[in-house]
Parts: sequence; structure tokens; C-alpha cells
Amino acid sequence: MSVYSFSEGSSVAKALGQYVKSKYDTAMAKHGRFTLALSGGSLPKVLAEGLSQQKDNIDFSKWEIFFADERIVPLEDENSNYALCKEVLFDVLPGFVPEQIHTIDTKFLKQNPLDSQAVADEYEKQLVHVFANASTVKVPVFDLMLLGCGPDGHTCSLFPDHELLDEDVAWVAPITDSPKPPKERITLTIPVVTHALSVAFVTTGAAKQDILPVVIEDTTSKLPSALISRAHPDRISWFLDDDASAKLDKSVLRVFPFQ
Ligand SMILES: O=C1O[C@H](COP(=O)(O)O)[C@@H](O)[C@H](O)[C@H]1O
Repeated sequence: MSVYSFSEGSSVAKALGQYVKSKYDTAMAKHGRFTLALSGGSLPKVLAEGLSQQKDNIDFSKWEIFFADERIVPLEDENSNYALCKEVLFDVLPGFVPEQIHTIDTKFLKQNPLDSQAVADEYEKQLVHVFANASTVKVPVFDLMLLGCGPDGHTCSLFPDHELLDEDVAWVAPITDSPKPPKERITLTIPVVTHALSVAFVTTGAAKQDILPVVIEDTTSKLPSALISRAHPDRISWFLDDDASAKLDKSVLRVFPFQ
């Protein structure tokens, strides 16, 4: 696992932009497209800042984008992870192809009661379609997952002690009792996240400093971020600022290779 800490948010953004560009280059050389899962929360703004410095060397029309998790709300709702990414990324940087940005199907929102399982199943079908020609059909293999880590150690919409942590069949699962609102969401499951070729957690701010030693240093932790981090440590990078990393043992920190 590579854990990087930077003195300020702008340095986290710059490094993340360089890291994503290198993963994009690798994917393009390998199969001519870049499959990526994005999170909501604090991630999209940091990512947008980093990518704005790389945009002249990236063809965003080659990006095939899913959401690591999504709230079951209209796409224009302020709680929608898509809406957030659209505002800071898709509407700002040039070249994204709308058909390659995979949103939940909002036709299910008209149903009463809401069938969140149907939302998850439909989203899984989109994954099946996009990854159908890839070498694996058992589990989609994303080039990159960009994740957050909440102050409770949750990531995607995988929350501590939740039964979804044991899901080992579905690629996409619904959650109807999310402890963080809104309650109804879908999430990629742990098998999908841990099969990605690279996973980056992006986490900043003092509110995260108590949970990070548990997630990163405690090898017995069952927190969702820890389970993912430990599954394939060689594929995992953490991008932190010094506020977030303040309580980590300094021996876990690495020097960011692109500087
Ligand atoms: O609810 C969510 O929270 C996590 C963490 O958000 P952050 O603001 O603490 O970075 C986020 O990764 C996820 O996509 C989102 O739905």
C-alpha cells in the first residue's frame, strides 16, 4: 500500500492528477479506453483540480465512467453523486461522452414504493454491457477506482458492520438503511472494488485523522476501507493531506514518485 501525505489540498490535487494520468496512459496503451469508478463526497472537487492540470494530455472521450456508489435520487438532486461530478468535472473539462457516463436509471424513481433492488440490478446490467468484451466476465476489472473514506471508515456506500460487507455475488447492491443520508443508495460491492487494477482513496481534513490509523495501521480492522485496502495492498494508494494523516505513524508514509 502506498500512503502519501501532502502539506495542502492543492498538492493532493496535483498529485492525484498525475496519478490518474499515469493510470490513464497505462489503460490506453493496453486496451484503448479507460474504465473508471468515481465517488461522491469530497473527491470530485479534488479530482477536478488535479485533472485540470493534465487536461491537454488526456482524451476524456476514452473514459468509461461508473459511480462507485450513488444515491437513489433524481440526477439533478443536490445529493446525487452524478450531479456533483457533472458540476465540477463533466461540464468543465472537455470531451466527456454522455453515453459513457453511467448513471442510475431514474425511471425507477417514479415507482411507489421505490424498488432499490431494481435500480441496483439495472446498474449491474450496464456494467455487464460495458465489460462484456473484456477478458473477464466473472467480475468487471476497472482500470481505476477513486474512493473516499468517511470519518466512520465507510467507503462507496459500504458502511461499518453492515451486511453488505459480506455480499460476494452481486456486482451492485442496494442499501436502504444508509446511516448517512440519503438512506436509499446503490453501491459497487467489495468483489468489484477489490478486482480493480488500481484503487486510490482520497481523504483530506482533520475530521479523518482519528479513523485513518485504524484503517491503515490496524491489520485486524473490519472497517470497509480497511477490508478493501488490505485485499491487494500493491494496488492501493492513499492521497492524504497533513491534517488527515496527523495521527498516522510517519513510517507508513511514502514519497510520491512523480515529484
Ligand atoms: O456518502 C458518501 O460518502 C463517501 C465519503 O465522502 P467524503 O465526503 O467523506 O469524502 C463518498 O466516498 C461516497 O461516494 C458518498 O456517497
